[in-house]
Amino acid sequence: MTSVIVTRGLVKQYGRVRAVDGIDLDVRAGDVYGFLGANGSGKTTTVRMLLGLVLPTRGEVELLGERMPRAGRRVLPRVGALVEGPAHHRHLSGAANLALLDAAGPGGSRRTRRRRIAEVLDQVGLGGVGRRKVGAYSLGMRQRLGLAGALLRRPELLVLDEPTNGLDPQGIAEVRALLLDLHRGGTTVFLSSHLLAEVEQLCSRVGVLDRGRLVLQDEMASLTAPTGATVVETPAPERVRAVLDGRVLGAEGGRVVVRGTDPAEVNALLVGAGVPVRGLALQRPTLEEVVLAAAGTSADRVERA
Ligand SMILES: Nc1ncnc2c1ncn2[C@@H]1O[C@H](COP(=O)(O)OP(=O)(O)OP(=O)(O)O)[C@@H](O)[C@H]1O
Repeated sequence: MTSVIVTRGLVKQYGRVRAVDGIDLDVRAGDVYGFLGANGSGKTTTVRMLLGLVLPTRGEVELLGERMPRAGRRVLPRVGALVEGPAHHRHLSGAANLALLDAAGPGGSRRTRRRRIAEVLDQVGLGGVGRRKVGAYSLGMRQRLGLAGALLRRPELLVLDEPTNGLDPQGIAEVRALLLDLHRGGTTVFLSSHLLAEVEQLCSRVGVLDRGRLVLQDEMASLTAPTGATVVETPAPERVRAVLDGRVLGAEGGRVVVRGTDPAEVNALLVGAGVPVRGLALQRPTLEEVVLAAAGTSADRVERA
């Protein structure tokens, strides 16, 4: 699998504050990578270093196989970026802002500009208001305009810092659908977030940042892989214990956790003994449990919703 973002021992020191403390990121082609961390854990600083907007104190960044910031002119036209609080000209329309942005950077062909602008405005749901002045946009609309700017060059990699900040639940759902759509079309997505649920719903790979350190990095499917136990839902937990003596790992209310990875086998034993069973499922840890285990109590500052 090709790596599209690699960092080695990346450090950023601001005076006494070590904002980023030796992280080794590995983002692969085709990932939707969730970079999860509480506010102040160093996400924005990392994203800025990836894009060459801030120089690392130590360590290396490779973007699409090339060293940053050295290869920025070659690499950045292939990368769409949205970094905290995108700046816009308030007295110009959304479309005019995108035209300026496209003209300012390398690689945006003038011939296709109008068409690309109309396309990305539609993609982010601003098709109807592209001619309105940005000063009249809500925070959510400005965030979408930032996202439209990131999409202008049809990038193969998107680097997004908190892309759903300022959006209402419907806007969040729309951005999520858009990102999944782009991903299906072949775009690799790297997004930072302080929201567990957002990362859980969207991402195939997760990195967890805790006070500047990368405490976890793995595929979502491995992190939430079955634990080797089966959860039985039953109105008669005591009878489950009686039948499966020795295999019961724990019980809480009507949920009994039983050793074994074959729910059908557990079901047959219980039903055979006349124990009522309402539900059976392989036990999997939630992302929240995994993050708490990796980051300890400081993960309490990662928000659930
Ligand atoms: N330019 C700077 N000068 C001094 N300290 C900074 C600077 N930028 C960031 N920091 C500090 O580095 C740490 C990490 O900040 P950063 O903005 O990267 O975190 P974050 O995870 O993106 O948080 P948030 O989601 O709140 O933006 C914080 O302690 C912050 O105060």
